[in-house]
Amino acid sequence: MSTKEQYVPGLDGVIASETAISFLDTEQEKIIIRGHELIDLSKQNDYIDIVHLLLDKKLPNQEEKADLEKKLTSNYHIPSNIMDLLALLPEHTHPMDGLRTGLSALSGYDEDIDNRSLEANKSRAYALLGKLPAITVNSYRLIQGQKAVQPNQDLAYSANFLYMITGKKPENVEAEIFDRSLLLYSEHEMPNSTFTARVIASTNSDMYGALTGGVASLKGNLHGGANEAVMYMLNEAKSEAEFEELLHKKLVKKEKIMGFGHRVYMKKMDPRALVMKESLKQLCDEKGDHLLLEMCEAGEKIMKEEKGLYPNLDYYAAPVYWMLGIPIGLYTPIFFSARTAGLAAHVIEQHEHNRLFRPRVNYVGKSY
Ligand SMILES: CC(=O)SCCNC(=O)CCNC(=O)[C@H](O)C(C)(C)COP(=O)(O)OP(=O)(O)OC[C@H]1O[C@@H](n2cnc3c(N)ncnc32)[C@H](O)[C@@H]1OP(=O)(O)O
Ligand SMILES: O=C([O-])CC(=O)C(=O)O
Repeated sequence: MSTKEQYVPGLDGVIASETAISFLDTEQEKIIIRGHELIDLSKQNDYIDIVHLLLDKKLPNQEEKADLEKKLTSNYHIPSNIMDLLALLPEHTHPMDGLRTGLSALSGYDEDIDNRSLEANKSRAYALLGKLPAITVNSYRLIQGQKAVQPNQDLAYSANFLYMITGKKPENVEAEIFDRSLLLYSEHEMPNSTFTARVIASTNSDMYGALTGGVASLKGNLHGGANEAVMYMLNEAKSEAEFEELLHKKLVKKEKIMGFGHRVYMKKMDPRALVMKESLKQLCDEKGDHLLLEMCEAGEKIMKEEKGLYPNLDYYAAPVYWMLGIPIGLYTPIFFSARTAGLAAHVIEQHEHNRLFRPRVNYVGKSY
């Protein structure tokens, strides 16, 4: 067979890896994480449970869960040099680039960096999960010339993350919904960022490098950057009618509508989007303001009718984050912080069953 026949643009549908971590079963419309269904997990479990499932391959009992949460919270400290570095970044730096810089700089503090053992990689993953919320929030704050915030050890992991973002202790419902968003973002089989991280890890490179590449991948608006783009688009309109008009104009100009479509689900709703839509409704009911939900539903209807396209998770995560009072620039860094659990699991799996990624090309250059 010639290489030309094998070429699939964008590697659409190509199997890139064997994995025991997760699988999008499109026939049964299920997102499987280590044998469990993600949507069921989102109703019964929290983010810490999923971190345990991803890194320790099973859901935790109470003691294991408390132990894991302690491992993360005991890693909250960020070296002062890294905070100084973040404060030096120019003010137009995107928080994803601040996060990428801070994450990359952490590698120098790992004295055991050449150790690729399971134990060393897992303790690295716990350290990253502990530190990334503070790096995320503080890169945003320091770049803007604001004071750094310190984690609150008395709060649970996700509640502390939200507390550092908004500066106030979240209500239970807010903490629950934010935690649910982290859970839904935690792992999703082989998106571009996971592929990037695995490709980097396959050279025997370390977890910091693999995840730093993952941040760069996730920043793009065809991937994680879409959640921010959705919110900027929603904010362009002040009413349902204005939003409908905006979408129609964009469609006439053949613009892509952020938050719609998906390489794997393209003609079906991302099951995670449905859960986030329910959370948006819950928040709208709580706050007695249904405008964003009504706008999003109107957009969903137009995209289904005009393009046969359905929302992905980013479409409903954006208005949820807005209603939680989160600055737009933090939406994609939050997605990455949550995805750190999944990415770390993939780097560990790649290191354990490694073969270097090195594909070939179809040469279409000058004849020779
Ligand atoms: C959590 C996540 O990361 S989910 C993804 C978040 N990204 C987005 O929401 C960005 C908007 N969506 C998209 O750009 C795409 O749907 C992607 C990148 C997610 C998937 O893309 P691909 O599988 O490569 O499909 P591709 O971009 O080739 O689209 C196929 C067709 O559907 C159209 N299409 C796909 N998504 C959209 C969209 N959001 N708005 C309008 N048209 C779209 C394309 O224009 C194309 O039409 P054509 O065949 O007439 O040219
Ligand atoms: O699976 C993908 O390609 C993108 C996505 O939804 C995710 O990373 O959560």
